[in-house]
Amino acid sequence: WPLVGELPYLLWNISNLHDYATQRLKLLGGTTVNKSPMFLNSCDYIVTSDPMNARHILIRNFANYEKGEDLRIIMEGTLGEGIFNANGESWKFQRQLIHSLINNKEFGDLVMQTLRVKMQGTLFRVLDDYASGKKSDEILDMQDVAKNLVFDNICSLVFGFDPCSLSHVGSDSKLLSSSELHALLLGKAFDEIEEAVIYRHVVPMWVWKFQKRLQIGVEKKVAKYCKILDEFLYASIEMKKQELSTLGNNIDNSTTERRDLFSHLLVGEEKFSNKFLRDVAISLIVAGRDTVSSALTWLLWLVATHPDVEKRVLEEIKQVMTTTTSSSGGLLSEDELNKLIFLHATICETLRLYPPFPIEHKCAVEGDVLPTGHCVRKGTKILVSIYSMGRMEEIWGNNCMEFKPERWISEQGSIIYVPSYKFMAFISGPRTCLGKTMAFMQLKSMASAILWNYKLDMVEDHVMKPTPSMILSMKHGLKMRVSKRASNLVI
Ligand code: HEM
Repeated sequence: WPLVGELPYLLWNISNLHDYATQRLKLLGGTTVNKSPMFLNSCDYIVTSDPMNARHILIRNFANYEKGEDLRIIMEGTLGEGIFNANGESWKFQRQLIHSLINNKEFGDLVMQTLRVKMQGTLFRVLDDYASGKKSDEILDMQDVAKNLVFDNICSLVFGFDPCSLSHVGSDSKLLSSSELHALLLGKAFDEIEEAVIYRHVVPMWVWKFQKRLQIGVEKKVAKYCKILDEFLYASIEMKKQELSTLGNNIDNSTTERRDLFSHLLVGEEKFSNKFLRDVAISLIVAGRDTVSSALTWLLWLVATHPDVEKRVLEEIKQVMTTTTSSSGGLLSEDELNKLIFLHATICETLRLYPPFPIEHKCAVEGDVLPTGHCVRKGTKILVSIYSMGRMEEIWGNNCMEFKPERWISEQGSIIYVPSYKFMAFISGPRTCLGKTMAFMQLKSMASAILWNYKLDMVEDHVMKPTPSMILSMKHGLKMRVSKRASNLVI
């Protein structure tokens, strides 16, 4: 299409964007050069799922591929100037800061302790209500459960308070107070904004900017939900500041009050602007909420639809479980979680087929030639399709479309190492995910607790479809029936 480039195809396939890209990449050898509409005066863009190109862009010639000005504009007013779209010195500073905050034993312990309390206190109660028939509706959306569980958890870690959104999942909205409704609305605000980010990637910039100016279509929703999020974020920052100023000189390093991330940030030497703190907070919440809940949702679906995998996961949990653990509702200790090799493989296999971040957006600083021979001009946008990379026969073999956790386990029974430029769920190179270890521990803990205590069955005829969003979630949720497993589980 000489005038409008690929736009009609993209819009036509927007609800199925990642599968559409995968089919094209398979057909065209793993890399496509796409023409931008002529009247937009914008550069061509390249989409690739070739691991050699991925290695070149993300590791070998890292300095030449930035997030780019376009992404900064796309994120304006949404994710702001947080780490996900920062470049140069700003990115280095934020990476160092977040690394120092989250990659230490004290924070790791807090993550696991907060999660255990939340699962015991709220998650089990919500699931029990459905399993026992206490709720009038017997079908539960497990995607909602995962999102709200992880959202409450990440807010506790970032700000030190729990918005309690999980408690209201599945409740009749007419019976909720305004603050309870607000807690649920926050999650919706994140979802809507993440969908809008993909929309802004697909339609020409002038289109969404025009909609934004007139406050129509998707952009009207963006403005509404950004306002909700901003009010929440700025209020949480203010509350934290007041709490710390009340504590004044009595802040003791060993008290729990100081252990959430913002307490560390705000009592440090450096003074940050509220806008900077807002951008750090939203990045941490997106990084921590959406990725982990997306992975957990896809995992629960895949396990429920593969009874052989479910059986092996349960057998493994039973093997590592001690008497103390079984009496504490099946919540495994860190040592026990580390022994769950098959569950680890199941998580890797889920992330291969359904990576929470399905695409990585880059922009060339200078002209270059990719290992596949494709010429890159200065300013060319490059989309590395992580989703498609997980479905390439050249990387994963003929059975690449099948869910087979055992492909990750060696004959010796350990996890097979796959280089990060082939298994890209956590990205590769200097911008590798900072929360990978934390994510695996959280996922193992939540998945083992849920699967051990409850049997989840898919609702018949439920349509499974990804949402076109920067995070891979399920368009129609994950509707399941919940029943309780016998405590002395016999597999
Ligand atoms: C299954 C869970 C997770 C997956 C699949 C995942 C994946 C990723 C990916 C693909 C990126 C690169 C994004 C980009 O450049 O646009 C990333 C970056 C990042 N992740 Fe994760 N992530 C997960 C969990 C977490 C958690 C729990 C945290 C901690 C709060 C976290 C913190 C970060 C940070 C701070 C970055 C930015 C790194 C940088 O740009 O230098 N992630 N993650």
